[in-house]
Amino acid sequence: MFLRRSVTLAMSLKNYSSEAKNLVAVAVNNQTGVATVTLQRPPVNSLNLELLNELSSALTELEEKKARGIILKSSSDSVFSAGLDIHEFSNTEEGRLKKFWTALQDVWIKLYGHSAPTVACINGHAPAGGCLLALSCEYRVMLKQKTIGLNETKLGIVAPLWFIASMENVIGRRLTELSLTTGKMYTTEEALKIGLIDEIAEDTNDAVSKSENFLKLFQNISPFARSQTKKFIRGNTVQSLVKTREADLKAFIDDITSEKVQKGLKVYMESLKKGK
Ligand SMILES: CCCCCCCCCCCC/C=C/CC(=O)SCCNC(=O)CCNC(=O)[C@H](O)C(C)(C)COP(=O)(O)OP(=O)(O)OC[C@H]1O[C@@H](n2cnc3c(N)ncnc32)[C@H](O)[C@@H]1OP(=O)(O)O
Repeated sequence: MFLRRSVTLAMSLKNYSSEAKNLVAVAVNNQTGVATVTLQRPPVNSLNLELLNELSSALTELEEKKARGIILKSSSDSVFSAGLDIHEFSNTEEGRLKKFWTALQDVWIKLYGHSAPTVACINGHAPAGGCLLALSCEYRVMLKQKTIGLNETKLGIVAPLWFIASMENVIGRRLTELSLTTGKMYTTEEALKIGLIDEIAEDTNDAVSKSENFLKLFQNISPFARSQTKKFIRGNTVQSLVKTREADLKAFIDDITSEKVQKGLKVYMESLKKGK
């Protein structure tokens, strides 16, 4: 039974990092077993290798400790995550590029297939990799007046098959094709209309509260029955990457290091700065 006695709500807080700076914070509610995982890499929570490694470790620990739910949110009320850190793409050191993409694969495999019920509390913009994180969760609550989408084509890059599958499993093939080929970013209201998100929230507190309400749906459901059912539904999608990880890594390295893509990314980064 879910208890809501705020006085006795003992929160244990743990930060995961191999560095002095913590990029992901995990707070577990000891009464409910629900973990809030907060991305905290200002200004825009772009996903670099270190953040991805911390998120990956946090997800493993929450799997081992049998968390009863996970709420993924941002420490900022403006941006949930700006997606992959574009600076990682211009890193010419192939060892780091490999580690970076492998870490992203790890995070997606762990989050998409997590035994715990997962909610994306999208308290800010969520382009590209930010949208991928949200799509990997089972439920999405988003603040009004934000944007979300897989806009990779706008950067001159191709979203891998597992990005596409994550979107297709939520909004269907036709809309996924239209969204990805045009690089469409949806407003919160548009996203609700097409089922890309499930609820709209006024502010972060409201979004967290709506996320908690979703997780309450499972308080009287056997965790075993729930997670096995999720595994049956999501297993094939996860396995399709697990079986092709090496080829996916090679495709990423070949694509991202090509002269044409590097030129396009440079122009895109400059346009981001000019947009100020
Ligand atoms: C045969 C083919 C097979 C193909 C196989 C596959 C091949 C693989 C191909 C590779 C696929 C790779 C997939 C990538 C997915 C991604 O996630 S790419 C990242 C895309 N992200 C974006 O486009 C977001 C861009 N950012 C924004 O739109 C805005 O910043 C924002 C709406 C998120 C926030 O706006 P605002 O609050 O106004 O902040 P800004 O002033 O814009 O930004 C502040 C600061 O942050 C920098 N920044 C923003 N986004 C990123 C980022 N993603 N990475 C790094 N840095 C970023 C921005 O430049 C500002 O920096 P300065 O203050 O100017 O220094």
